[in-house]
Amino acid sequence: MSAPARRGLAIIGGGKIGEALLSGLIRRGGPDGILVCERSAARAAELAERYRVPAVDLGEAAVRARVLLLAVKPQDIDALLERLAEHVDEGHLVVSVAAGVPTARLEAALPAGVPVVRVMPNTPALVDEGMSVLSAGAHAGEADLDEAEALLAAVGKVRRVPESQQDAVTALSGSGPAYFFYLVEAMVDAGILLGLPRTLAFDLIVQTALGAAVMMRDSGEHPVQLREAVSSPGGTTIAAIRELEKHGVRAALMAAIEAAHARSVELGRRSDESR
Ligand SMILES: NC(=O)C1=CN([C@@H]2O[C@H](COP(=O)(O)OP(=O)(O)OC[C@H]3O[C@@H](n4cnc5c(N)ncnc54)[C@H](OP(=O)(O)O)[C@@H]3O)[C@@H](O)[C@H]2O)C=CC1
Ligand SMILES: O=C(O)[C@@H]1CCC=N1
Repeated sequence: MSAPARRGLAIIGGGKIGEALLSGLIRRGGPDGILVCERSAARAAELAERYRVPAVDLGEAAVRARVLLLAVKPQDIDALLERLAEHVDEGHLVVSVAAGVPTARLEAALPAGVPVVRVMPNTPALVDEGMSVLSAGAHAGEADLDEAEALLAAVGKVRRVPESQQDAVTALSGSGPAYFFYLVEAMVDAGILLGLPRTLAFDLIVQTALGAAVMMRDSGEHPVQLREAVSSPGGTTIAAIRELEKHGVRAALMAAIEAAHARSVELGRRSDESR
């Protein structure tokens, strides 16, 4: 009996981002043609049950799927590539979301000529508001990029950048949702400090964040103009902004994002290099 033709996608690594992408893709197109490969048997069973997709091992994933989406931690990527290499050929498209890991490092561990695309997605893919940023490796052509882009476009916006920008992208949009969640936590705490019930404070801040995000996306105005429009002369907003400036919040954000960038670069080095 001849082997079945390869089609669809295997998500290898069903953790936080693997599941976010899996759920979004299934919401868009249904489970047909999607496989999941997860090293923990319990987690594999959980995902198979929740999303009605087959949980398979690495060998079967490579036999059945054309696109292999690697969603394991950067620290686990070398071990995965070592096992994957014997199953992969030029007919596959390997898409990696591992922070920091350059396409050259992936290509070096795989048979010659295998097309590789590096992607930095983010967790709002869970609600179809993801931001995914793609870069082609040495053997990935326009058609491969188009295929990866079509996949990620199902769960949000997609941009393409030169790979040299991917560590900065990782620090901005890859990690970015966490910064906004952190900011919201702090603002809700401020509401508690002022005596508001937690649920009320949470509702006020989440709707305010959503409204501000839609304005930044749709108004065509710069955030500075939007902020000025909120800041009445002699009013409450400017009193708050002065405190933010006094406490160095802008510099703190820049330093935080610089640290995320540095960590991405560090994660991109092979485990046998200095870390
Ligand atoms: N979380 C995020 O918001 C984002 C993450 N990323 C990137 O995605 C990758 C995964 O991150 P995240 O989802 O947070 O991490 P998780 O630890 O939640 O998920 C990784 C999963 O992969 C499994 N795994 C490890 N090795 C293998 C293997 N050989 N075969 C199958 N499964 C395996 C892990 O199992 P076990 O639990 O046993 O380790 C775990 O379930 C990272 O490289 C990260 O840089 C990119 C963008 C955003
Ligand atoms: O924290 C991390 O390393 C991953 C990469 C981007 C978001 N989460």
